Amino acid sequence: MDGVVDHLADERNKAQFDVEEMKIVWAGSRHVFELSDRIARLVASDPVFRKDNRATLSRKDLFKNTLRKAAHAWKRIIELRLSEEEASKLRFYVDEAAFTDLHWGMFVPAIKGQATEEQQQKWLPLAYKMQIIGCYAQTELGHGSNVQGLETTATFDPQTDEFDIHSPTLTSSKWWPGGLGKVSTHAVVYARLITDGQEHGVHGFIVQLRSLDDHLPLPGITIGDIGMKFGNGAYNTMDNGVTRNGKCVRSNVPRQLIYGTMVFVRQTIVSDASCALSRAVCIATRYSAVRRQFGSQNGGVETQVIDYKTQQNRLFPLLAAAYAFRFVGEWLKWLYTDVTQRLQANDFSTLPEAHACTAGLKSLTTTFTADAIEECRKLCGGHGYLCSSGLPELFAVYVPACTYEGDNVVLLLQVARFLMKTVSQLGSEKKPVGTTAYMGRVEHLMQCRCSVQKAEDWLNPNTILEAFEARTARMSVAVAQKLAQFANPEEGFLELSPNLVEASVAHCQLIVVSKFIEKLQQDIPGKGVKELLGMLCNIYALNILHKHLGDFLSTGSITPKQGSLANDQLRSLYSQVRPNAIALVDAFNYTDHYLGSVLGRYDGNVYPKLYEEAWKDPLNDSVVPDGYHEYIRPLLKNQLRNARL
Ligand SMILES: CC/C=C\C/C=C\C/C=C\C/C=C\CCCCC(=O)SCCNC(=O)CCNC(=O)[C@H](O)C(C)(C)COP(=O)(O)OP(=O)(O)OC[C@H]1O[C@@H](n2cnc3c(N)ncnc32)[C@H](O)[C@@H]1OP(=O)(O)O
Ligand SMILES: Cc1cc2nc3c(=O)[nH]c(=O)nc-3n(C[C@H](O)[C@H](O)[C@H](O)COP(=O)(O)OP(=O)(O)OC[C@H]3O[C@@H](n4cnc5c(N)ncnc54)[C@H](O)[C@@H]3O)c2cc1C
Repeated sequence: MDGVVDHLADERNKAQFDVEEMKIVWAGSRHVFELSDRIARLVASDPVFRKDNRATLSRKDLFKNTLRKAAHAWKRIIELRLSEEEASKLRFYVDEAAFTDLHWGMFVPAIKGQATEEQQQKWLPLAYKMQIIGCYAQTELGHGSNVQGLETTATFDPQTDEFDIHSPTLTSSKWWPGGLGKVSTHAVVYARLITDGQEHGVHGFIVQLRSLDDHLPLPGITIGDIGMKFGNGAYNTMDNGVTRNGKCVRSNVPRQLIYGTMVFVRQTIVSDASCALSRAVCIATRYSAVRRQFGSQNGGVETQVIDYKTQQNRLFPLLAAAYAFRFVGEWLKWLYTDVTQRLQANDFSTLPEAHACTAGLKSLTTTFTADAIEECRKLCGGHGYLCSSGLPELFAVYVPACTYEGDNVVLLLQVARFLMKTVSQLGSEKKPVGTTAYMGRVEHLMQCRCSVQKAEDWLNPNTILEAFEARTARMSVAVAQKLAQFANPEEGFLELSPNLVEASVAHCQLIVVSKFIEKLQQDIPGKGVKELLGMLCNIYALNILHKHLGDFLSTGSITPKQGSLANDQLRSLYSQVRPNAIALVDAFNYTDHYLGSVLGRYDGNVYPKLYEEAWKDPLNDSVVPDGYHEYIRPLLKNQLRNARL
C-alpha cells in the first residue's frame, strides 16, 4: 500500500484482534499461508494472467485466452520447479475454469483411486507431465444423477483383448465432461461392462480420444463442445464436451473405488465453497464500509451502509458461514484421508459415513454459497450488478456447483438413506458413531428441554449443540416413524422425500456447527482471535436457528421465547463483530487480482476506479456508436415517416 491512500484505514484500525494470526488460522498453517501468499503475488504480477477483460471477449477469444493462460501456467510451473502444492495454488489463483481443473481434479484422482498398479505406472507419469490431457466422462445426455442408468457399454472382445466402447443411442452420448469438447486427449469413460454376454455394472475405462500427433479424434469417435453456458465469460472458458463411441484400454476395479473418486471430489468442493463464499463476502463487506447512504446531520457525512442493522443481518451470517465452511472443509479433508487409508487396506467400513458427509456437506455448502454470492451482489446495490464488481461472474461460475458432482437434492436423499438406516439400527448392537454418535442419546434428545432463560445463555456451546441435536434427532425419528407406516419402504421414501431432505439439511447443519465448536476447543494463538471466532460460530449457529425456527419450534427443541432471545443475542453479536468486519475479511489475504472486483479493492478507492473501468468498455471506443447512421439518425430526423408521406 506504499504511496496509496487507504480509504479503509480507519476500519482497519478498529480491529480488536491480531489479523496476522487470523490469516494463519484461515490458511490452516503458517506454511500454507506463506506459500499461498507468495504464489498469489506471483500470479497477480504476471500480465498473462490478467482477467479483467473476460466479460467482453467472444467465446472463441475467451477460450483461446484460457488455453494461453493454461500453457503459460504450466511453463511457469516447470521454470520455477514448483511443487505439486505450489502448482495447485498457482492454478487456484489464476482463477479461470479450464480443462486443467478436470485433468488434475478428476482424471488424475480417478486413475490414482481406481486403476491397478500396472495401469497407474503407465498413465500417471504421462498425466503428471501433461503429455496426455484427461477428463472425466461419466454423465450422458440421458443420465447424470442415475449412474446405474448410464447406457454406454464396454464389451470385452477376447479375440483382440480389447474393450469396445459403444454409445448405442443419442442419449448415451457423453455430454458435459469438462475438457472433453476441444482439449482432452484421453478420458476416464464410465460404461456398463459386458463380458461373455454378461453385464457387470458401471466401470471406468481409460480411452484415448484424440491423436497425439494432430489432435484429430480417433476413428469412430465424434467430439465437440456442447455450446454456450450461463453467463457471459464465466464458465464459458471451459469446453464441456459431447462424444460418441470409441475403443479403449481396460480397467477392473471394485465399485467402491469408483465411489472413492466422487467422495474425493465432493470433499474438495466443500473446501472450495469457503473460498468462493469468502471472496463474495470480502467484496460486499469492504464495499459496505465504503458506501454511504442517508443519515447525514447538518451536512455531515452520511451513514456507512455497513452500520445498518439490516445490512449486518444479511452480511455477517455470510461472513460467519465462510469461516464455518473453512473449518468443516478442513475436517472433511481429514475424514477423506482416513477413509482412503482404510480403503487401501480393504476396509470399507467407514465409506458409508464418508459418503453421507461428503454428499451432504457438498450439497449444504454449495447451495448456501451460491445463494450467498447473489445476496452479496444485492448487498452492493446497483454497482453489484456491474461486471466490474466481480460478483456476476463469480455467481455464474459458481452456481453449477449445485448441480455438478451430484445434484444437491439427489445428494441430500443419499444422506437421508444413511440417516434412516442409522435410526432403524438404534437399540441394536450397532451403535451410531462419528457424526451420528448423537443419535446414541436419542432417548434424552427426544425429551430434553432447552435451558435458555436470557439472551446470553445462547452463548453456551453446549446449549447450542443440544438444541441442534434435539432438532435433528426429532426430525429424523418423526420421518422414520412415518416411513414405517408404508408397506413398501421405497414408495414411502419417495412420498416423504421433502421431509427426508429437511432432516438431512438439519443433520448437515449440525455437523458444521459441531465442527466449528470443536475448532474452538483447539489452542488458537493471537490476541482476540479465538474470541472473534467464537462470535462467528455463535452467529453461524443462531442465524440458522432463526432461519429454521419452524423446525426448532415444531419439534419442541426450543420455545418461542427462546427463539426470540436467540434473535436478541444475534443483534448483540452483530454489534460486537462490526468493528472487526474489515479485518475479518482482510484475514482471507486475497490480492486485488484474485478478488477481481472494483468494489472489493483493498484500498477502498471505489468511485474513481469504477469510473475508470467504465471507460474501458469497448462500447466506449467511439463517442458515436456503430449503428447511429443506420438506426438512430433516421429516427431523430423522422426520415422514415417523411418517406412514407
Ligand atoms: C470450478 C470448479 C470448482 C471447484 C471444484 C474443486 C475441485 C474439483 C475439481 C474439478 C472440478 C471441476 C469441475 C466440476 C466437475 C464436475 C464433474 C462431475 O460432475 S462428474 C459427474 C458426477 N456425477 C455424479 O455425482 C452423479 C450423482 N449420482 C451418484 O452419485 C450416484 O449414482 C447416486 C445418486 C448416489 C446413486 O444412487 P443409488 O441409490 O442408485 O446408488 P447406487 O446403487 O449407485 O449405490 C448403492 C449403494 O452405494 C452407496 N453409494 C452411492 N454413492 C456412493 C459414494 N460416492 N460413496 C460411497 N457409497 C456410495 C449408496 O449409499 C448405497 O449404499 P447402501 O444403501 O446400499 O448401503
Ligand atoms: C458446469 C458443469 C460441469 C460438469 N462437468 C462434468 C464432468 O466433467 N464430467 C461428467 O461426467 N459430468 C459433468 N457434469 C454433469 C453433472 O455431473 C450432472 O449434470 C449432475 O450430476 C446432475 O445430473 P443430471 O444433469 O442428470 O440432473 P437430473 O438428475 O436430470 O436432475 C434434474 C432434476 O431432477 C431432480 N431429480 C433427479 N433425480 C431425482 C430423485 N431421485 N429424486 C428427486 N429428485 C430427483 C433433481 O433434483 C433436479 O432438480 C457437469 C455439469 C455441469 C453443469
